Amino acid sequence: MEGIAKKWRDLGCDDVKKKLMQCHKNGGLPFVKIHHGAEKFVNQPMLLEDELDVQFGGATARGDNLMWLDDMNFTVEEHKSVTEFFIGNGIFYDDKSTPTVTPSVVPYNYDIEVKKLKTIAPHWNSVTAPCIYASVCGGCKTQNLLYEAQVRAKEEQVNDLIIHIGRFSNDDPEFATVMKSIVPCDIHFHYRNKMEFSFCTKKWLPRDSVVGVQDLDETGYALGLHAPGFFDKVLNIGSCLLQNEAANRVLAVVQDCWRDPQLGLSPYDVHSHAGFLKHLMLRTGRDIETGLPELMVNFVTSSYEPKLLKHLVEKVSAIPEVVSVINNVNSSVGNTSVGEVEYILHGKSTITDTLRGLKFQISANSFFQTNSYQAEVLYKLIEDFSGLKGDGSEIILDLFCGTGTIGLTLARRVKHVYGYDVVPQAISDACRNAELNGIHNATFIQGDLNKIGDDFGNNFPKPDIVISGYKELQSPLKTDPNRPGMHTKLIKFLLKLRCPRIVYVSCNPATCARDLDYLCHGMMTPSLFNKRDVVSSKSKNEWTWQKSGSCPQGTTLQRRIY
Ligand SMILES: C[S@@+](CC[C@H](N)C(=O)[O-])C[C@H]1O[C@@H](n2cnc3c(N)ncnc32)[C@H](O)[C@@H]1O
Repeated sequence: MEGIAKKWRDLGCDDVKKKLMQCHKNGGLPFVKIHHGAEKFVNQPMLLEDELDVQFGGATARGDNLMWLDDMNFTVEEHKSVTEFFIGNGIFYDDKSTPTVTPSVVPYNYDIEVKKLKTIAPHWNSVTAPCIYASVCGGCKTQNLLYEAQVRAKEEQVNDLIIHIGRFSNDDPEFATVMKSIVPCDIHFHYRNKMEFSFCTKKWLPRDSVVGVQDLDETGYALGLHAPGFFDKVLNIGSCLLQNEAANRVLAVVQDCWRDPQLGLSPYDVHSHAGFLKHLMLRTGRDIETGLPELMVNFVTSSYEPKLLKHLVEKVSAIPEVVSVINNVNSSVGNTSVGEVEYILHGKSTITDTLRGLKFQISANSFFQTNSYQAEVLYKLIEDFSGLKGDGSEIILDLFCGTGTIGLTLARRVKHVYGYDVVPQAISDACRNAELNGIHNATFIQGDLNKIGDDFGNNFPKPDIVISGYKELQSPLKTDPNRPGMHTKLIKFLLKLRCPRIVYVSCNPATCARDLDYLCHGMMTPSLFNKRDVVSSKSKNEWTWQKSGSCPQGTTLQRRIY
């Protein structure tokens, strides 16, 4: 990787242009237009209008595409959907000829963003996307890629990040033995138990109209998912293949009436900050007794106006599966779905679900794995990786515990679980969930793990196993926006702790790889990697990592540089 960066840095502007034109002349691949980013390494945006041929080189963890400039062994990143970049010639995902993939995040900054002009030939792994919105919706990026190819791409991403950001060596014979294969998900659609749709004043009108969808509405308003790359444009959608049938019925009912002028409802405008309706969040759980789906409908609004919502509430609560209608009021200019105040407009304040034999109550804003089916698989892996003795002697520290699911599913086999999370609602859910399941050896504490002091660790005995399920917060509570991943204070705490086993569960392999670099090098060697496909079609990996072995006393952190 160093070589590639150097190659570009050493080239003058003219050389770069000459090289790119050379690529263009070679022909046979799709045209792309470089629109920005090139200046990062040539110091001036001299490539803005150039057209050149590229080969598709892979996908990043975010689902962005990596393009390969023919003959140059150089990858560029594209923030558009994979579906638009399938090309022929056997380069993409081909084991032998896949070029080096550039990580999309620090520390390498030699990506170019490109815009596709046309596709010459579809990739052999392309399939017809089952969802009619797939090619224009920002929700799913890889639906028209064969599932097995999606899985392979995710595996490549993780391996690549572990090597380049985590600074692990694939020359190390141990590396191949510790990297485990991805565990695919058997269910590819209707699996998502939480969807957040946005109301918007600016409907996204894709260049190509969506086949089979007739849009008769003239208000220009939309309720749906954001267009790829736009925070202020929303694709109006009638149903979503990721959520279940009952949730789609709720969406249809809301779509049917929210624009009615007689209701006086207006979508929130992210520019002028005027308007009322911000988001429609749908969460699905299961009735503990019957196992049937139960739904929470959460209207996120800019102010508290229950009269304005009355008609919508009546309509959605008539759907038998809807057991809870909530109103989160978020009066800030930020467009997140977490409100400062929450009101119950119908039914209960929580929904329930089951996981590894335990019952969980979930409130509107607390975290619960979005794929309940695959969460069972993940939690089984976490238990296996924890390597519990099972004699009830061990202490577990469950960092970023959310509603307490991981710690509680392990609690019966250990002495005590201590869980930390910053969201007060998550902590109260966790305490309630412990009670609901008759678990008395779990303590949940609210606190910001980005702001721990030197005394962190004084409140609990030295843990035998640390579970870390980190995800940066997308809410006003987000505390360290410039540094996603674990805070260095926490990493330092973990290094000092010298806990024999850490299970790091992450949905961001890039930040996880970086944290593993900090946590591992100079201390212990990783003993097992496992990647688990948790959200198929949404280009995300959830993967767990375990390290074991004892830490040599007095060892300080050293980073291996390759
Ligand atoms: C991906 S969720 C994982 C929850 C849980 N481990 C699970 O698997 O269900 C990440 C959690 O990290 C919490 N979180 C994010 N930033 C935090 C911080 N700075 N301090 C403490 N908790 C934080 C969020 O509230 C959220 O519950």
